[in-house]
Amino acid sequence: MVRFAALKSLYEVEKTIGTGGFAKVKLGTHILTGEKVAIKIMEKECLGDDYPRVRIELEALKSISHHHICKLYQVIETPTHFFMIMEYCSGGELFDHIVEKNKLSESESRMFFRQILSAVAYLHSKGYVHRDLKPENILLDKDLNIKLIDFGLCAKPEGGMETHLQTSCGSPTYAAPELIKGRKYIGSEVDVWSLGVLLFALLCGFLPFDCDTIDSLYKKILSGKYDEPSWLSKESREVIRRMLQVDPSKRIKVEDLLSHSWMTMGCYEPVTFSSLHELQERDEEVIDLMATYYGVSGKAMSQRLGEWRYDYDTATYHLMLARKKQGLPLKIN
Ligand SMILES: CN(C)C[C@H]1CC[C@H](N2C(=O)N(C)Cc3cnc4ccc(-c5cc(Cl)c(O)c(Cl)c5)nc4c32)CC1
Repeated sequence: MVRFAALKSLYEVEKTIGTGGFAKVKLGTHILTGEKVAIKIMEKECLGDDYPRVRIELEALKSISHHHICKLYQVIETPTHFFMIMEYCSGGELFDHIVEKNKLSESESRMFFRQILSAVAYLHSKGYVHRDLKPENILLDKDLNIKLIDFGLCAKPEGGMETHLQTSCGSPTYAAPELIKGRKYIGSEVDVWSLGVLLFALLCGFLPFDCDTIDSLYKKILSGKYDEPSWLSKESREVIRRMLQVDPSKRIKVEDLLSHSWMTMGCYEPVTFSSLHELQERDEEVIDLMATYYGVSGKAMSQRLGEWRYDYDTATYHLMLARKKQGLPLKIN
């Protein structure tokens, strides 16, 4: 049953897969390809002062495209609603994956953390900071690849990545000392702190700073003191310590994390962050199929897609590409 006229004949809307503050996320099916999508639905009148966050997230997701960041396919705006049609992550939240395994092995943590680091380094290379990095905002696809989500708090500092930000945001548990002090901070440095908290949670199965009152939590974070479990390897302790430095100027930089010995243990290469999507050539086979379906020339279809309007054609192209990558038959029905 389709309750939203704007989605009619484009998507089938199915069950709610989650709610987050001012948004509801529903499972959907892209009718032309039969592929599953996640549809983030926001009612404008309920947004209130969260309205700017929606614009920020939309603009960010439209200008980034990385294999470890949840892909935005289509944006539909009506007088009353925003609809964001995105890549469906059927593996659920990384958080649940850690909980059900109690904690991850060092090598599994390394596999996930390298992917998260790649997504964050890519984001920073595009001039964005996430500012709300936490396990709940890291989803898994069906192959257990990570997908970073929720860019409602991200920022694109005007004067570039070196300018200071001021807004205090994100969840305190993962927030850097300078951020909870309300001081001016460098976005990339607060993301590195959150990455340190994240890696600690992956390896230990619990949080470095976790108290029952906000005040004691703040004091603990500002002290930068946390208990290192005795079974944590020397290398793991060292790399976490480099990220959880209270003084941001002493904190390791993302570019140094990429080639840190903990990342490359097990003869891995340093983490790279170039996007497989951006390196990918336009897929002529998919374009030709779409051109035939719409009865236009391949050139005209390619022209149209090149404008990245985030309309139904953008969604159809990306979903057909996803099917092709899975070796599924390319069909448009
Ligand atoms: C706790 N948050 C504030 C909201 C929560 C809503 C459900 C969602 N989800 C889940 O929780 N599954 C367990 C299933 C699931 C599957 N695919 C998804 C694909 C995209 C998103 C998504 C959601 C939001 Cl609010 C975004 O801004 C973006 Cl960029 C992406 N959420 C998905 C999603 C995870 C987040």
